[in-house]
Amino acid sequence: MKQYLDLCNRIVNEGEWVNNERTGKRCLTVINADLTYDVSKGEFPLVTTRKSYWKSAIAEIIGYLRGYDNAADFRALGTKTWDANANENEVWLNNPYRKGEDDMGLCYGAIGRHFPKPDGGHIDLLQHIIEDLSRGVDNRGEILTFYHPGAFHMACLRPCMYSHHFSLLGDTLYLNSTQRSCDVPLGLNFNMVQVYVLLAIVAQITGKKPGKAFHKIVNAHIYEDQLELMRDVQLKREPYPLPTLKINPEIKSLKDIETWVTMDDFAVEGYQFHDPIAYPFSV
Ligand SMILES: Nc1nc(=O)c2c([nH]1)NC[C@@H]1CN(c3ccc(C(=O)N[C@@H](CCC(=O)O)C(=O)O)cc3)CN21
Ligand SMILES: O=c1ccn([C@H]2C[C@H](O)[C@@H](COP(=O)(O)O)O2)c(=O)[nH]1
Repeated sequence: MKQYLDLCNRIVNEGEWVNNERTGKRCLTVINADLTYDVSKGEFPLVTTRKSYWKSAIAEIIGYLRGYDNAADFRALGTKTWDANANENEVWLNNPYRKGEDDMGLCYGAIGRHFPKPDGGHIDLLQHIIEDLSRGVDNRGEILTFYHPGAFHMACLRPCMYSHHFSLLGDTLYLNSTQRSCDVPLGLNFNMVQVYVLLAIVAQITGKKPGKAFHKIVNAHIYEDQLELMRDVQLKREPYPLPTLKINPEIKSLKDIETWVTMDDFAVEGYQFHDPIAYPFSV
């Protein structure tokens, strides 16, 4: 929690204003932040200085692992977070590749589970990683990437947290996740939870011990219409101790994640939080 608040304070105190063409808004911005979550110690990084919707965050990452490319599938899993990008952005609505209501196009899991090969066909990056790690193999390139510049014109948004690199040291699994762009009041609440859950669940299904997850953020920003709420409300609050996350131990394979897992297979214990803050969202 301290890492999160330090980053928020750093943006408020040292950030520079940058005009963002895509949203038409200004963002108070800093470059580079490195957050670490010790999954072995159960340091679940859930924001406590406002109510944080952790089920929604976990639904997003499970949807990416399933290769979803449609906001309706995300809704069925438990999150509405892709509705606006799929259905309200003018540029995407006019994109000839958009396949209709709720389509998100070629982004996130639609790329990572189906990465196009220049010589034809596709690779399921996640399946390969799970197979390797389960056999105790780390080929120093166990990278789940969602980043395919050749597909950007066919997607509603470029992936923000775009790379997840897994590593083994003995029986301990590590994760380095990289994020190119971060909406700190809204997106980062979710992204911290997602990095933690990704390491915890991949360790669980590959039979490894979870170690640390390292979360690198490049462009970290607060939109102009979010600044007052962050500076004058959220940052005035005292954080509570971190809660813990429990994952159903019956989840044992990628197939389980793909077929029957729901948000009821996750529970957060001891979550104390301050009142919700409704931050404005930029489409
Ligand atoms: N501007 C922007 N910020 C983001 O964080 C973001 C995007 N766009 N587009 C793609 C995804 C969608 N994500 C989102 C979208 C909405 C919320 C949101 O509205 N959160 C509210 C309510 C969540 C709920 O009720 O489930 C929050 O208070 O956290 C969070 C993350 C993260 N991403
Ligand atoms: O997981 C996510 C997804 C998106 N965001 C934020 C970061 C930016 O504010 C927008 C994306 O805009 P770009 O113009 O494509 O950078 O969404 C996030 O924080 N976390």
